[in-house]
Amino acid sequence: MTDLKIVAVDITPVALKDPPLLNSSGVHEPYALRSIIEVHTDAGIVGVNEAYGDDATLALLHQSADAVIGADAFDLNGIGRRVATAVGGAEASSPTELIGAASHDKTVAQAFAAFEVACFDAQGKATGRRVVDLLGGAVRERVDFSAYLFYKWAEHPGDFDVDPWGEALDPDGIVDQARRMVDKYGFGSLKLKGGVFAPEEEIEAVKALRRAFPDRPVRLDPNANWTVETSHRVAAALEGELEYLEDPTPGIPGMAEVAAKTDLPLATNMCVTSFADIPESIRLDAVQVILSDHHFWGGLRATQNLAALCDTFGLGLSMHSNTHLGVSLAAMAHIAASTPNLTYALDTHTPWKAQDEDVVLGGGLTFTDGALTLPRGPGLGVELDRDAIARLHEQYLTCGIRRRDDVGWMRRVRPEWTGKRPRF
Ligand SMILES: O=C([O-])[C@@H](O)[C@@H](O)[C@H](O)[C@@H](O)C(=O)[O-]
Ligand SMILES: [Mg+2]
Repeated sequence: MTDLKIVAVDITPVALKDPPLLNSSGVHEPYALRSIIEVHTDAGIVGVNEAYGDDATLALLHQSADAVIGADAFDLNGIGRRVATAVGGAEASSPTELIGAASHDKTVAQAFAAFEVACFDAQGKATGRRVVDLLGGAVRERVDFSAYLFYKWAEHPGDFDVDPWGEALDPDGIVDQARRMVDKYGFGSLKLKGGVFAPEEEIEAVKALRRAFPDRPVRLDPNANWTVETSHRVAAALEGELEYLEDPTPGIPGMAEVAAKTDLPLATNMCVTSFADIPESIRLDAVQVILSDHHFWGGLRATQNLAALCDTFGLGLSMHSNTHLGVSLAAMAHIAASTPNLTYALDTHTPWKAQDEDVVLGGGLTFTDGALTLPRGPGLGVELDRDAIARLHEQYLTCGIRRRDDVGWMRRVRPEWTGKRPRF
């Protein structure tokens, strides 16, 4: 038996153009930051992965990279110990407040995940097997994703490119956006990012979506921008209309108060974002669906552990997404394809990415009938496009953005903006 010894690690930050998507914090900046991780082995095999690309994440990844050199890419437990030691007592700031507060556990989980997925890719390339096979085998070959709808401006203030999606600031705009996304990708379910306008307007948008797409389940996610009282009111108005209501209000106790008075399942990627959050959430029956995310839950095996807990406690499992490239999309597809109870369509920001901006050869993976067919090749099944990485890295060097700051960008337009939640 031969080792697959890690001999070097490359971490390349990249910036991709991002449209002016609105959320409860503010507005997306004109560029979103990601990083590409390449784990080189003594066999000449290179495992790849994608992570957040803000300064805090990059520092964390560099700190951990030195520690994984010399490890066997098959020894994920050993790599986990090395990363935990390298991270020490550090607590990196969260790449965005929209995925909950930072914690030491999440910091270690985020650092480990970046290398774990790259090692799975290397293992797959070494054995000629797909990551899904290494995770226990595919329970599905096609993974459903949902249309991720955003209120948005037509363009970023200033001299930035106009994106092809145009403005969406009312129910008609949201329905038009949904129609274009469904026509183009065939998505079978719809998620509206709310918490932007008064709840009554967002209720109208959901109802308009339900009228326009009666067969498609709809989710609403105001990112904890409502008080408990407002959440009760909106939940009552949308009872029976939503597949789930995501993070109406901040915190596990608040979510529990909302859950106590509605039959709508409550989902979260804000208040239950690590294993440490699960006991209280179960005790208070605060959420009924957890949105997993391998980037901060600790990788692919940790996501399977989360899936087992959800199964045990009768919770649903879905999957969260921030702005990302094709490597993350492939990793999401592999974990979802290997997880029997990951049955909700996954979130993805893929449609918001400029068409020519991906680091995966061929411009990235895409959807047919709302689903992604698992790539066939070994590992994650994606090949990096060197020219694209160089271009997006150059964009990173010149864009001037080093951390995500939706609040700050909104302030350029509305100087009084604080992004403080809950606002309604
Ligand atoms: O991209 C956004 O604006 C989303 O709000 C994202 O940052 C959230 O983390 C996420 O998609 C969510 O479901 O809360
Ligand atoms: Mg959410």
